[in-house]
Amino acid sequence: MEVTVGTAALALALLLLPVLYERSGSFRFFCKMGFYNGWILVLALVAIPLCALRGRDVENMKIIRGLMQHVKHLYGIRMAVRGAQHFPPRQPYVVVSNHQSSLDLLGMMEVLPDRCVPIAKRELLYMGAVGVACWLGGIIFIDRKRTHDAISVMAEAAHTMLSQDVRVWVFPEGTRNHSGSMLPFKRGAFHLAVQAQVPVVPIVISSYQHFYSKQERRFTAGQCVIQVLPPLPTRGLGPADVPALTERVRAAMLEAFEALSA
Ligand SMILES: CCCCCCCCCCCCCC(=O)SCCNC(=O)CCNC(=O)[C@H](O)C(C)(C)COP(=O)(O)OP(=O)(O)OC[C@H]1O[C@@H](n2cnc3c(N)ncnc32)[C@H](O)[C@@H]1OP(=O)(O)O
Ligand SMILES: CCCCCCCC/C=C\CCCCCCCC(=O)OC[C@@H](O)COP(=O)(O)O
Repeated sequence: MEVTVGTAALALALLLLPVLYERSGSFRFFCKMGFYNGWILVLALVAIPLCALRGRDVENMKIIRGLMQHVKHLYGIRMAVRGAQHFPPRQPYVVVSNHQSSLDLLGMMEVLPDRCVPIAKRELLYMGAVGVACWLGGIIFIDRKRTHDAISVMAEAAHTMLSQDVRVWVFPEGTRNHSGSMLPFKRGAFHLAVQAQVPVVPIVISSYQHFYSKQERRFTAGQCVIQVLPPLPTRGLGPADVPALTERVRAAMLEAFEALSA
């Protein structure tokens, strides 16, 4: 008897889920974000054996990128890329882009150049299969609580960029920023570019506000623009020039962000 009541309650709850999904924006938001994380976890499980054939290698980012590119379609997100001609064709550079949410991964995978690895917080390494896939892809991990260590990892990255022809993608805001604008930029990416004497390529992803908002728990289909801005050279610049370079890049990106998001 108890089993029957339990089963009936479960069946009723399952029947109500689609109704709840239809009626409640918040519930829909959590389902969609939960699926996003879960699906990335599944994709990581697929990526691991494929990437393991090469071992830890930046070429594996092609596999990760290939596996991730359909995800935008699952969510009805359309992405238009503008200014792709600005990517310097055959040389290392540092990409800097704004960071609104974990959805930025979709934009990143849309335009990620060959042999380009993101710099990520160390915590990602502990996310099970996702961490393993990131490690196999050659993603560079930094410990944000240890400035000195983070800076030495970045200095090593400057060498790797030149010796192994690698490009690096940094979110200079240093954290996700749902505010609808851009946080002040940390200078690590710009020190990196100056140390390696390679250009900075700014990329701006337009605001998600009209289809995605964490605060309002809203997540619908929508579109965004990914704008690649003209690269800024750093040849001849030294550490003293980093603050001005940082501010110049941020101003250009903020202007583009506001224009794209208007
Ligand atoms: C299929 C499976 C798929 C899986 C998904 C795969 C994709 C995953 C994608 C994941 C994407 C995940 C995305 C993510 O996880 S985003 C989060 C992690 N990323 C970042 O934090 C990057 C941006 N941060 C920085 O650049 C910071 O500056 C760092 C981290 C370097 C230090 O930050 P911290 O807060 O500790 O210190 P500070 O910024 O106050 O700096 C202190 C001083 O040091 C100076 N300084 C800085 N750097 C250098 C340098 N190199 N050489 C010499 N000096 C340097 C600096 O100018 C300042 O001096 P001053 O100017 O005040 O005098
Ligand atoms: C054994 C442990 C198992 C844990 C399993 C966890 C499963 C999680 C599965 C998938 C997670 C997908 C994560 C996608 C990566 C998101 C990248 C991202 O956007 O990171 C945030 C970082 O930029 C800034 O971090 P904060 O805003 O400072 O925070």
